[in-house]
Amino acid sequence: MIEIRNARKSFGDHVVLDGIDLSIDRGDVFGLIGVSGAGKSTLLRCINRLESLDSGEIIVDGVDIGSLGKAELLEFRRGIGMVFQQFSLLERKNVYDNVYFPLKCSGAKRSKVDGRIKDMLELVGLGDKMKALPRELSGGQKQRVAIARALVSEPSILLSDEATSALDPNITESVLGLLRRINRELGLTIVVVTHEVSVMKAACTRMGLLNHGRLQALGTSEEFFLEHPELLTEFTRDAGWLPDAAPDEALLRVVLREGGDASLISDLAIRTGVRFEISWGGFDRYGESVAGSFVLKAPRGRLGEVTAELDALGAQWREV
Ligand SMILES: Nc1ncnc2c1ncn2[C@@H]1O[C@H](COP(=O)(O)OP(=O)(O)OP(=O)(O)O)[C@@H](O)[C@H]1O
Repeated sequence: MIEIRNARKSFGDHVVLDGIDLSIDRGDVFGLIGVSGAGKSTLLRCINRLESLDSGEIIVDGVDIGSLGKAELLEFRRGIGMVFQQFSLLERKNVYDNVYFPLKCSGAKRSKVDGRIKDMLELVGLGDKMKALPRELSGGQKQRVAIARALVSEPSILLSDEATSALDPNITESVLGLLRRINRELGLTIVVVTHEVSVMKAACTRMGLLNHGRLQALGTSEEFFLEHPELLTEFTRDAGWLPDAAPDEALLRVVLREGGDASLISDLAIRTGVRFEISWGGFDRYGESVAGSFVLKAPRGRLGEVTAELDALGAQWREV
């Protein structure tokens, strides 16, 4: 539904997007990740044409957004909600009026949209705060008002730029839960720029790693964390960490999933008679599922036999 083709953008001589090809499916929660300055926010802003590309195309639901005239662009933007890190609420207006504001701007009568505003405030858990002013709310509550305001126009896409980075971890957790729920209940496509590991693990169905304006890697969040954690050392120091291995030892990274392969490592040990050292690893929650990757030390002399058994057990593994 969002198709980005050979997107290029420079500010002066500085190339910020250097030929991005990417497609984001309907209903994805897509995480744009990368070091500071990689071009994440610029790409996000290009998706609703707050910035325009120098060349390339962004096609949303079959429409090349670069070709839209002024009126069409306004109409297109109505279908896209945006949440920034700064909540930018209207301080003198209460919660209800903040959420009503975008509808009012597009000419909707209060009486016509009253039910929708109240439903949206219920959905974000602020049904009892409609009369409160922004200064009477916590950071997480303000963020939820911003989300309600972005969603009240019933967009098909939500763009979120570091929206949870100012929140404490517990609140981040509830905002993420909310986004996941909205994603499921409303079938919304969400594109989120983030540096936060909790957001990547809990919310993102797929992620793209940007590096100097190029798409360096693309995959599910499980593929990043469990199979290629070395790509994430920028965000979590431990991600790509490996123990030392002697020349006669090999390190194998094995992925375990809740339910399926709980006894995989003991099965492997029984079948091969090798006493493995589990040198590193742990389980974590990815959206609704639990999975982990574990680094095993195996004698190099037995590697062929061990990896053949891993294949026979249907394990997901690689030597690291
Ligand atoms: N309007 C602008 N004019 C000039 N340079 C800009 C403009 N917007 C962004 N840049 C530059 O483009 C580069 C990419 O910026 P962008 O905000 O897209 O990166 P980012 O990956 O989102 O970084 P961060 O994680 O720090 O927000 C940066 O070097 C930035 O200074």
